[in-house]
Formats: sequence, structure tokens, C-alpha cells
Amino acid sequence: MTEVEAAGGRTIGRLEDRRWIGEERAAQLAELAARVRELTEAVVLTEVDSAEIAAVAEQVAALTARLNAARDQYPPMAAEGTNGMVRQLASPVTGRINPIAPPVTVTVCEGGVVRGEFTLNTVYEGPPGFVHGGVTALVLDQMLGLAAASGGVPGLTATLDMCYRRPTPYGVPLTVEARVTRTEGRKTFAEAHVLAPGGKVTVEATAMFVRPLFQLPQGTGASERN
Ligand SMILES: CCCCC/C=C\C/C=C\C/C=C\C/C=C\CCCC(=O)SCCNC(=O)CCNC(=O)[C@H](O)C(C)(C)COP(=O)(O)OP(=O)(O)OC[C@H]1O[C@@H](n2cnc3c(N)ncnc32)[C@H](O)[C@@H]1OP(=O)(O)O
Repeated sequence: MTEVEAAGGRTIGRLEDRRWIGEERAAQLAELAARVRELTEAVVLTEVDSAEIAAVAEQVAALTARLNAARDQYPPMAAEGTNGMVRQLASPVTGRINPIAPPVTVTVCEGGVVRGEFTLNTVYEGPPGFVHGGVTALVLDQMLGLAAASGGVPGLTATLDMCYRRPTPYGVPLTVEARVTRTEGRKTFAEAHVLAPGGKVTVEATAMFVRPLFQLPQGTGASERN
């Protein structure tokens, strides 16, 4: 397939280097990731005594060693989709198998419009009581990139501009909507926003994606489903 060269001669996007996992294994890993998300929040919120913390730390280290007993060099970034497009299962935003992903559930609509549903827990706190602005930027970047890939030209983020209108609450369902505004050659422009319950916009973003001169892997030009 493709060999993609980036700065420093490093190659990216060689999908043939990745393990392609099936639905059953993806679902099993998604279940594990969900348990680890709960663990992460429990670590942040726990009030158990120090002996218990030490005991749990030992057990978690043992569990990590069990998973590392057989381990790959790369995430299984892609699994085959029904339409021949790849699914980035370990995305830090949409990846069901990645414990640091909220994860955002994505729907790709017609005409470069992408919609996502997600809830952030206390782990993502920035200002007390609200979501960290870098986390909403992460989510918006990914959704803008997906809009570009599905309705414009797939590319890397060249610019990302954020406008924080109101603090974003955690622990409640949030919506993110992104759409392509125009395409000029290798450049795709897109806009997006995050909506709190009740429909109030908390964050707006605009971005420009540039299709790199190196060849992108097959499957990056349309929808990403998780
Ligand atoms: C993208 C897919 C990757 C593979 C994934 C595989 C499977 C997944 C499947 C589906 C996924 C689909 C979508 C992915 C979703 C989200 C994406 C995540 C987004 C990221 O997480 S991505 C990481 C952060 N991102 C970078 O790591 C970029 C580092 N950067 C570069 O790699 C280069 O910088 C590059 C390529 C951007 C441009 O480089 P270049 O050499 O090709 O282009 P060049 O300089 O010739 O510019 C051409 C024209 O763009 C204008 N231009 C360029 N840069 C500009 C700027 N900053 N401001 C204003 N204008 C700018 C010029 O002014 C000129 O304009 P003009 O033609 O009018 O003169």
C-alpha cells in the first residue's frame, strides 16, 4: 500500500504495519477500556486510606504486567469498515479501545457534516467545576479533521483557532458539530462548536487542514467510525 514519509524520515500511516482486529476483539478491548476509565476516575476521587492505595497500586501493576505479556509496538489503529474506510480504534478522541478517549461517538452526515456525542468526567477538569479547554480543543480538532476528511480533502491540522464562549460543564451529555466551509486545492477549512445541554454553545473553533504532499494511506478520505 503506501509508505508515508514525514519529517526526519520517519514513516507514518503504514496501515499494513498495524494489526487489524475484528469486531469481537474490538468490543472486548472497548469493555476493558471502559473499566480503566472508571479506574482512572476512582484514582482521582478516592478517599481510601494510604495502606489501601498502596495495595491497589500493587494490584494494578500486576494487571499491567499481564497485559504486557503479549504486546505490539503500535495500536491496532485500523479495523476494516463496511465501506472500505479505516476505523481508528485507538484514537484519543473517538477510540473505544483507548481509555483516555471520552470516547466521542461520531455520526458522519452528508456534505462534510460530522456530529459527536460525549460526556466528560471529573478527570478532564480544568477550572474547578468545568472541563479543561485543551480537552475541548482536542475533541474539536478531531471532529474538524473528520469533517475535512469526509467532506473536503483529508489532511493534517495546519491551524486551529479556539473561541471559548462559556465554561463547558462535565458530567453532562455534550454535543459537537463540525462542518466543512470551503476547500481550496490541498486546503480544507472547517468550523465546529461544542453544545452543552439546552443547546448553548460553549466553545467554537475553526481550522484549516492541509493535505500533505506525501501520499496518505487509503481509507483516510472518508468516514471514520468507531
Ligand atoms: C490525516 C490522516 C492521517 C492518517 C490517519 C489514518 C487513518 C485514520 C482514518 C481517518 C481519519 C480521518 C481524519 C483524521 C481526523 C483528525 C485529524 C487529526 C488532526 C491532527 O492531529 S494532525 C497533527 C497536527 N498537525 C501537524 O502535525 C501538521 C504539521 N505540519 C505539517 O505537516 C505541514 O506544515 C503541513 C502538511 C500542514 C503543510 O505543509 P506542506 O509543505 O505540505 O504545505 P505548504 O507549506 O506548501 O503549504 C501549503 C499551503 O498551505 C498554507 N499553510 C500551510 N501551513 C499553514 C499555516 N500553519 N497557516 C496558514 N497557512 C498555512 C501555505 O501558505 C500554502 O498556501 P498556498 O498554497 O495558498 O500558498
